[in-house]
Amino acid sequence: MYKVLTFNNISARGLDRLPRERFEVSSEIQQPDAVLLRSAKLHDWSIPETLKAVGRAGAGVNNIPVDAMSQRGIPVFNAPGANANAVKELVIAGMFLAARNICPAWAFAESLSGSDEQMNKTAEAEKKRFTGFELPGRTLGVIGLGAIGVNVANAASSLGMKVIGYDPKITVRSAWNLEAGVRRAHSVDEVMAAADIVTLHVPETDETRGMINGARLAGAREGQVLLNFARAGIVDDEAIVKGLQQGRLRTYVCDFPSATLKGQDGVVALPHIGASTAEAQENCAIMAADEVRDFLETGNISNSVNFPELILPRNGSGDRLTVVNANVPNMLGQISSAVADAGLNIADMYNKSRGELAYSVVDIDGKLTAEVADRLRDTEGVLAVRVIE
Ligand SMILES: NC(=O)c1ccc[n+]([C@@H]2O[C@H](COP(=O)([O-])OP(=O)(O)OC[C@H]3O[C@@H](n4cnc5c(N)ncnc54)[C@H](O)[C@@H]3O)[C@@H](O)[C@H]2O)c1
Ligand SMILES: O=C(O)CC[C@@H](O)C(=O)O
Repeated sequence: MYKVLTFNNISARGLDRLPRERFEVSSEIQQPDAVLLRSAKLHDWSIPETLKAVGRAGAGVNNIPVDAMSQRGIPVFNAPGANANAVKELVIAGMFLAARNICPAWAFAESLSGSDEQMNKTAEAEKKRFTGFELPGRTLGVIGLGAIGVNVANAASSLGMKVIGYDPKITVRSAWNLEAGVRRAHSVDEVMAAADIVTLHVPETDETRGMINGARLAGAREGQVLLNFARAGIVDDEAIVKGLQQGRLRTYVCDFPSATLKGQDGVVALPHIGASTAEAQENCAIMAADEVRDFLETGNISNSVNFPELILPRNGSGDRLTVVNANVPNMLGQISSAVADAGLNIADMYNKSRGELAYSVVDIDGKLTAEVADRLRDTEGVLAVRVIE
């Protein structure tokens, strides 16, 4: 029986992918084999000895200590693209909110009082304060052209916008999915200078933290709209407030409320609802649950952020051995020697590396003894060993 600890509200459709005769699933489990979570912060969590896998039902993994997991040989899975449409729709809504001044206009309408005739008269007299602009012909700058950025870029193109995108690590898949008319920028500054509206779709990393700061805003096109549905840490809120006060920014629409932003004119802050649709929550939970289940039951890896993609159909007549180790010479030799010295035959084997980690899946003809697994666990450089019957 595998034990899966849940943090946050994980869609039942996802949890249903873990058959209860083989998986105990609860938010109360003490010695979990795996964790499924959304935005819960695991940085201060004491990683249990029993933990074998982490499944993030979402895209961003900045809430997970990925390096610490790697050091213990624990793969972290996520759900790439599973909530991209939900975020795209809210970003497009955010562009309309900003372009048509919908939030202040709505607040003004709510503040009206008196008879219908008086309210109507005041509304007609004051509505010029909320005159907006239309999107066709305007330039949208997209920073980060992954699952969400590409969707947003393509949707904006179909609304008649010019689109400029920046992503120095764009994947071949994203490049293929991008509308032909999207122009390539060579820096964040180029996007800031060229775009009427800029939208951020990068992960929060050491490289992207504070990406939008005072200096960047100083080079922004006058009266720009900035959208941040990526992460709070990518933007310096103090600089945003200054940028709004100086007129450099027209509107800041984000998914991350803060004390600094609260009550500031020109700020629309939503409560991190980019992925909050039933569809996205289901897609993410199903994807993460499937990945974790597959790893626990077969050792196969798909959509991990720290392990190589590795799928080996089951071969041989016996157990499957999986070994995570430092990516250094002679580890494969030591794995095969440990198996051979126990008089066992390797039926099939697959080894891949990613950065400082290497992962091997070894199918054996016969039953692995505890001695083989223990010998490997004691081998220098080995981080995790599992025997799957
Ligand atoms: N508001 C929400 O609820 C919500 C929902 C989903 C995702 N997100 C956030 O959005 C981020 C992006 O999601 P995604 O699904 O598109 O991820 P993704 O991994 O598909 O795309 C991220 C892209 O950013 C690019 N990138 C990385 N560093 C960059 C840099 N310095 N400059 C330019 N581009 C850079 C990558 O090459 C990649 O193409 C997530 O990491 C997450 O933090 C927020
Ligand atoms: O689970 C959520 O609601 C947010 C998920 C989002 O931040 C992500 O990175 O995918």
